Amino acid sequence: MSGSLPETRRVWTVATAPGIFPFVGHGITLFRNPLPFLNSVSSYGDLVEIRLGPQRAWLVCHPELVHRVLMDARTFDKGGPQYDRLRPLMGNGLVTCAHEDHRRQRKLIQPAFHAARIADCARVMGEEAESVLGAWRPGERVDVSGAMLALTTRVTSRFLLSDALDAATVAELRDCLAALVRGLFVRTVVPLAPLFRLPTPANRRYRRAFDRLHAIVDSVIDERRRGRPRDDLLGSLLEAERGHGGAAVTGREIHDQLITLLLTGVESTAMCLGSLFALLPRHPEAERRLHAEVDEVLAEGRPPGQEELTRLVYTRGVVTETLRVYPPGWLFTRTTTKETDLAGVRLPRGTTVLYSPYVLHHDPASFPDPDRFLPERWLPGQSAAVRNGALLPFAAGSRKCVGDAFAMAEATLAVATVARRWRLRPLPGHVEQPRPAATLGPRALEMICESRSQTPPGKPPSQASGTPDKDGAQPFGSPPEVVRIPPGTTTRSPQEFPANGTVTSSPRNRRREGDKHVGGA
Ligand code: HEM
Repeated sequence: MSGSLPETRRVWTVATAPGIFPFVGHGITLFRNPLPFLNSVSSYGDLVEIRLGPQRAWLVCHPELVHRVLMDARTFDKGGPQYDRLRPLMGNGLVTCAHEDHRRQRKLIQPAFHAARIADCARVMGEEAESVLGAWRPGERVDVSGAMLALTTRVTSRFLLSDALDAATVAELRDCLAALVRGLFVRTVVPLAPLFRLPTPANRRYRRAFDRLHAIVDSVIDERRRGRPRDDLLGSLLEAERGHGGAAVTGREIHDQLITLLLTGVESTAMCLGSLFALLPRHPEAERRLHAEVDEVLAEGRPPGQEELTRLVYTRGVVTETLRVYPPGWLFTRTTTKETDLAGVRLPRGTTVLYSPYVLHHDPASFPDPDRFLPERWLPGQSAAVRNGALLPFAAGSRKCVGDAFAMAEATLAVATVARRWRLRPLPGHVEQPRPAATLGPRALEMICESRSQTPPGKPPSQASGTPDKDGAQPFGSPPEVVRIPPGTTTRSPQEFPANGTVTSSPRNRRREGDKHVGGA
C-alpha cells in the first residue's frame, strides 16, 4: 500500500504539545480522547513531543519522517514497556520480537502468505462469508460486530490450522480473542501491573480468556503432532521444528506464532468490516456503485473467489477508503536502540517514538478533504496519496503487516458477499462510535438487514431522509424509510456517524506558527 518515498523535505517543524499536566503529562488526555488529541498535536509540527507521565515521547507526523522510522527497524526497534506488557500474552512472536530475531521469524512465516496461497484461500473466504450470512433474515436486527468477528475467526483459523477446530471451538476462540483484545489496550497503556492481578470481574474474564486461548492452541499443536501432516501454516512451522526448511524453531515459538497470528489476524479485519458497514448507509452514491459492481461480478448461487476478487475494483476502493478513515491499527510505538537524529532532533537511546496511521490519514496535505469518505480516491489512476506514502494502514518496511494481502482479499470478498444480498441500515437513534482501544472500530454495532432482492427496481433503498451533501451522503438521525424493528429494540441518542461519515471531525489546522522551532535534517 505504501509507495517509495523520495527524500524531498530538508526543513522540519518540531514542537512540544501544549497542555502538559503535572505528573501525568498528556497521559490522561491521550487515554480519554485519543483521536482528537493526536490530530490536534500533529498540527504543531512534523515531529511533536508529548509527555506520557514522566516519560517523553515523540509523535512523528509527516509521512516522510514516518517512513524513515519504519525503514530503519534496527534503530527504531520494537521494545520498551509497551512490548514488555504484550509479551505475557503473545510471547516472543512476529509482532513483539526485536529486530535481531525478526528476519529469521519473518522468513518462517512469510511463505504462508504468498499470493498463490491467498488465491487458494479466496474460495474459503467467500464460502465462510456465505455461511455467516446464511443465518440473517430480512428485517432482522443483526449483531454486525459479532458476525464480522465470527467470520474473520473462521477464515483465519482455516488458513492457519485447516479444519483442526470444530465450530464450537471456533466460537469459543472468537470470544477469547475479543475479551483479550479488549483487555490488552488498558494493560499496555496503564503501567500498574498489580492492578491487573486484582480479582475484579474484568480481570477474571481476561484471565479465563487468556488460559483458554493458550489451552486451545496447545491442544491443536499436540493433536497435529500425533496426526497426519497438513499443508497449512501450522504444518510449515512443525516442518521447521523438525529441521526442514533451514529455520530452527522451538515448540514454544510455534505456540507464540499461532497466538500472535490469531490475535492480529482476527480483530483488525473484523474492525475494518464493522467500520465499513457503519459508513456505507451514510453514502448512498458509494453504496449504489458498490451494489452495481457486485451485481455484475458475483455469480448467483456460487460464493465468490479469486476470479471475482480481481474484478471487484470499486469494492476494494471502499475497503481501502475505510482503512484510511478508520485504520484499525491507529497508534504504534518504537524505541531507539542508539542515539539518532530525526528531523534535526537528537534522540537519545531508549527514546519512545510514536506513529499513527490515523493522524497521517487525516492530514489534508496528503488527502484533500480528509474527513470525506470517498472510495473514488482509490480507483485506478487516482491514487496520488499512494505515491506520497501517506496511506499506511498496514505500515511499511520490514515490520509491515504480514497479512496485508490476506486481509484485503478477505475484507473485499466479505463486503461483496454481504452487498450482493443485503443492505444494512442503522438502528434509528443508535449510537456506536468506532472506539480506539488496541484497535479502532465499532465494537457493538447492530444494524437492520434488508434484503436487496425485496427492493423493487427503481425504488430507492430505505435510508435516513434529509438533503444529501455533495457526495450524496445523507445526514444522520432520521429513521430509515422501511425498517421492521423487532419489539424490544432500545433507542439511544443520535448520532453514530455524522453526515459526512466520519466520527471525529477535527480538521487539521495548518501547522501552527509560534509553538515550534525548525530543525534541519
Ligand atoms: C485490516 C486488517 C489488518 C490491519 C489494518 C493490519 C495492520 C497492521 C499494522 C499497521 C502492522 C504494523 C504494526 C507496527 O508497525 O508495529 C501489522 C503487523 C502485523 N500484522 Fe497486521 N493488519 C491486519 C490484518 C492482519 C492479518 C489478517 C494478519 C495475519 C493473519 C496480520 C498479522 C500481522 C503480523 C504478524 C504483524 C507483525 C509483522 C512483523 O512485525 O513482521 N495482520 N498489521
